[in-house]
Amino acid sequence: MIVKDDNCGVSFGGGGRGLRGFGSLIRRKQVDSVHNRRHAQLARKLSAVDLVGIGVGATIGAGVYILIGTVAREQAGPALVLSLLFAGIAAGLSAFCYAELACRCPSAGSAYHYTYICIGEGVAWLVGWSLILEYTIGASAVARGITPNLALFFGGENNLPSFLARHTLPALGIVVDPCAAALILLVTLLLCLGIKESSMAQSIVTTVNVCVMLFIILAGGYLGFKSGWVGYELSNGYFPYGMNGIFAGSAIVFFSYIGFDSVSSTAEEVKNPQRDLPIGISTALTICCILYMLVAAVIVGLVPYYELNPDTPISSAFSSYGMEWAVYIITTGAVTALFASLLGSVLPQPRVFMAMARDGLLPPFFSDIHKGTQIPLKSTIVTGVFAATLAFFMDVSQLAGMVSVGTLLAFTTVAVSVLIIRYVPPDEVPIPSSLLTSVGPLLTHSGGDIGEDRAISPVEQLHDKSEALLGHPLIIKEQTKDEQNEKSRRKLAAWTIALLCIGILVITSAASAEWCPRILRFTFCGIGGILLLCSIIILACIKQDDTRHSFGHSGGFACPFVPFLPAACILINTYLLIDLGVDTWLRVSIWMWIGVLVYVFYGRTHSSLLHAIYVPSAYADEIHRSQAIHLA
Ligand SMILES: NC(=[NH2+])NCCC[C@H](N)C(=O)O
Repeated sequence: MIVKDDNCGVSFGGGGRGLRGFGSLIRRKQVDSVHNRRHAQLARKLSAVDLVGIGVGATIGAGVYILIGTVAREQAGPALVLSLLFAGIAAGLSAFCYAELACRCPSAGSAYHYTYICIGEGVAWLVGWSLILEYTIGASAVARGITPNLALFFGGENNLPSFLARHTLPALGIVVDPCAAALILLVTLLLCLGIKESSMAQSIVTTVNVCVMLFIILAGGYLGFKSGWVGYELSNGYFPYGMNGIFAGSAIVFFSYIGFDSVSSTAEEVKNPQRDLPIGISTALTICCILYMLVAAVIVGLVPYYELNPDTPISSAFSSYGMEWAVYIITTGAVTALFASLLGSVLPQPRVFMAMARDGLLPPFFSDIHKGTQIPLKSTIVTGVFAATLAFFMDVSQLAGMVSVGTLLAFTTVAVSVLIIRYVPPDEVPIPSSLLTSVGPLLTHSGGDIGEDRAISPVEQLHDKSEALLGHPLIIKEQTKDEQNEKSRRKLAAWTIALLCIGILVITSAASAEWCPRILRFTFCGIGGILLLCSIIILACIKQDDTRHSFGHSGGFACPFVPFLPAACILINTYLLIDLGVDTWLRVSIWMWIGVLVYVFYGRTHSSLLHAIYVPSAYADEIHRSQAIHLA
């Protein structure tokens, strides 16, 4: 049988008989996998403007309406604006990585899909599994946050109609929230109508929200110029907590930039993904960053940072100027922002489920596409019902850290994936056994000396055909010196990327291990720093894979400053991940262990790549051609 295992360190091909046990964890799928194309595709209806609407809507939320008050008071002071700028730059690094992968691998599944192509099935499964934390648990948390804001329009939570008000169930000791559940079901209903309809609803809600933010900036600016801005002392009045405070603030407000990644999960529904995905992601992030900084500048200019209300910083600032009516406008902004953020959380989840089901890691039920609406209807309904049930019964706010783990893990693996796809892109073409029946008849047996009467199965035909090709003396001769050099380059690059990740893990762990003796922390930071520096230098000197997978020429977006930019991105996201604290990590590890069990008992044995035969890329064309003819 043929399993070409000259994978140079990372590109370990081989599913099927070649890789058993742990091998399944490192099998990678092809960018444009044959089995992906076999599935029904989603409707391509989104334009760049729709993507900007989805991105801005999913990103603006509680972060800017609530979080900035506490960060200004306790971490950054008036330099909150700088915290927001630094967090925006950090998020921008991830956005660059997403933009490149979104147009190189434009299929639903976002970070899960990229990781499967670049790193392997095991990590991809964990990323997909942790995205459930980000999207489904995130949606429940956002929905619970809407109720108190909505209640303000009714004059307080006590005046909410009883079918919407929160009730305590004394027998179970829990507070149920029908309003949160109803909102999630409403969003699910919208999403079931179709992607164009959902994106239109998202754009309308987001426009209202952006108008409210412009109102805050303009009306606040007017108030400031009319009655005078708060005077801070020039020396340390603007930086009361120094640079440390600014960075600590950045780590917290980074949350307010989460959400732009939702755009990449719609890749399969975009009319011109290569052009529109990078535009959508970068424009959405830029708009959010500018709006956030202006809102922050106005708020700390209107009210001294130490007097800001930690729960309602913006509306309280306007109330303090006697503009009570503005509270309603700002609350409308908060409600629409949270609603859009909810939609942005529920939208990607079914698409990630669909991508996982297409790869066989989840039951095929999740990859069903509804003929009329051309959306993954069943998984949308499952996601909505599950998130609504969670929001109804549980106050998931304690799980907020878990939501960030999902996001940051995805951001980190996407940056690692950019390095891998640039230096060691997958070079095997996996053909799932399920497709071999269709390929089989097209392949003729090349041996000729096998007993005439023996029936040869399609799998055997492909094995034999490829074996014959691989073993052919001409092909062996073709292994030129260049190919050997290419192999060494790939091997060196693969090991260097691994060392870079280890270096970053050592630095970030040592930096946040406050319980550790200082000297030990310094030593480990030093070791990690040397590893990081050496690997960056080596990567900067190694040639990137610019032949088969050259990208710039094809008009797509290429992440600039590789390897520096993805390395910085991995460093920042790993630091934020480790900084989430032990409690969060304990909860996450329980979730991950459940994921491992699901993978071991279902995904591993149902993966589409399980019986895939890995054929070197040299034969890819022949197989793709026969595929195309046969499927046509
Ligand atoms: N997909 C998500 N993780 N959504 C949550 C987005 C949170 C949003 N950035 C906020 O400030 O509230």
